[in-house]
Amino acid sequence: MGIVRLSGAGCRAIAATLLGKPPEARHAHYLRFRDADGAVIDDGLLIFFPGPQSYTGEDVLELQGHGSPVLLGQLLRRCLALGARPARPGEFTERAFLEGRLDLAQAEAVADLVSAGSEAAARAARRSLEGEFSRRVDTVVEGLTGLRVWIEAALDFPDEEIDFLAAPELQEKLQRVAGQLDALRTAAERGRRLVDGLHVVIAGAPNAGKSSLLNALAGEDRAIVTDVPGTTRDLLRERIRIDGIELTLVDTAGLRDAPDVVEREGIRRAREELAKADLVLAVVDATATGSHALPLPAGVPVLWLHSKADLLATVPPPATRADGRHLWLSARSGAGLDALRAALRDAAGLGDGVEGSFSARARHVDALRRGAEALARAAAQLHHGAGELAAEELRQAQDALGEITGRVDADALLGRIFADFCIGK
Ligand SMILES: Nc1nc2c(c(=O)[nH]1)N(C=O)[C@@H](CNc1ccc(C(=O)N[C@@H](CCC(=O)O)C(=O)O)cc1)CN2
Ligand SMILES: Nc1nc2c(ncn2[C@@H]2O[C@H](COP(=O)(O)OP(=O)(O)OP(=O)(O)O)[C@@H](O)[C@H]2O)c(=O)[nH]1
Ligand SMILES: [Mg+2]
Repeated sequence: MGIVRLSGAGCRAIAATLLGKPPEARHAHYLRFRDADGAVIDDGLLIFFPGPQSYTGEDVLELQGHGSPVLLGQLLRRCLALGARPARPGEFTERAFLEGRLDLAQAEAVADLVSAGSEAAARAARRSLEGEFSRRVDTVVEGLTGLRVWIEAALDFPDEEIDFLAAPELQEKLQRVAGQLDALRTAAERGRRLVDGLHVVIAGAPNAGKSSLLNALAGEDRAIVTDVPGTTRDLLRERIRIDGIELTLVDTAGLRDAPDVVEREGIRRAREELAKADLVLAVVDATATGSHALPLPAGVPVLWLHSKADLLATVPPPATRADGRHLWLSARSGAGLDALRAALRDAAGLGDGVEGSFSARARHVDALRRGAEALARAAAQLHHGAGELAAEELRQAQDALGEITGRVDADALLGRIFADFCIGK
């Protein structure tokens, strides 16, 4: 089946024309869809949802026909002739947002739900769609509002006996909100990884066994493997799933000073990709002697993988060294791959399961980071007794968080001040 869906004030008239009588609300009418000359296009169901009880909150009309692109195209053209226009991408959800039926984070969750690559990601998107993420953002925003109310009041009544700005309760309140914001950031970062999938880049010297590792994890012969150093040049991306968690693995050209222009370009791309990684799998040949130093970007977590362990007399157990965690494995025998999968799950921050997670995006994580930074600055200003500056930083924190849900409400603060304090005395 296919559905032509319409939203807006013209729906009722279009429904009446197609049906030959006014539609009943939320009733499935069976009918023949006809073109302007009365020729039958298709038979199907017509459902009219009067606003505001509809997906967009406006009048909505659904025409459910056979799932043929040709027939649906004819049905669509019939609707256009009756006064409709084609929707922009995401416009139904945009209208639902503008009608106040969804906030921004919920609207984004609709897209995340549709594109979810795993059951865990779909469940997380459902939670965001149902407002779980938004509610937690709102809780922090309320906490920030409470702090501002306190500070603004202290500034308005400087002659009080007690110095409200130095009150320990204010510090406690601030710590509590900062703690909530921190926990929310961690959760949102998890949610972003669930939606985007962890971005894992395989790096190492030529011939270290990078492409063989990609093939072993993908369970497919995706990358070319030869004993010629410098086999891989282009980036090769492969989406794999571990326990319902999706991640992108990227195979790269072996890092070395290459004389060949093509290989040099491959190495340049490898470095570019490394800078964007959530995690680097640094592959070193376990049978090679000498230093395994690699030119890796600073600040990116690294997991060291000693490959070709099937060639060793004894396989060392996993170890933690100054430069990070080390695992020994063999793409050929499969030894150590389960330990690697477990490490990847941990790296996704999802080691303890994904239950209770909600979906989030880089935009949200960034807004939460800016909010937390502004809150930290507010605490510092308060420490110096600079109440006005602290209040301004708190407002910035609030604005940053407001971007997530699309609710930035200046009047909310005034409302709270007048509700909580008897200023009119
Ligand atoms: N046929 C069809 N299936 C669909 C959709 C659709 O638009 N049409 N959806 C498109 O995304 C999803 C469901 N989302 C929807 C969300 C709200 C309403 C709606 O009419 N809400 C009203 C009535 C609620 C009620 O009766 O309890 C409301 O909220 O007031 C409809 C679909 C998935 N399946
Ligand atoms: N014995 C053994 N040989 C392996 C293993 N993994 C890879 N090799 C061999 O090592 C050689 C290089 O493997 P590749 O996977 O192509 O190495 P690479 O790191 O992708 O090399 P470049 O693309 O050239 O940078 C090949 O001959 C593989 O067969 C392993 O687990 N055990
Ligand atoms: Mg390779």
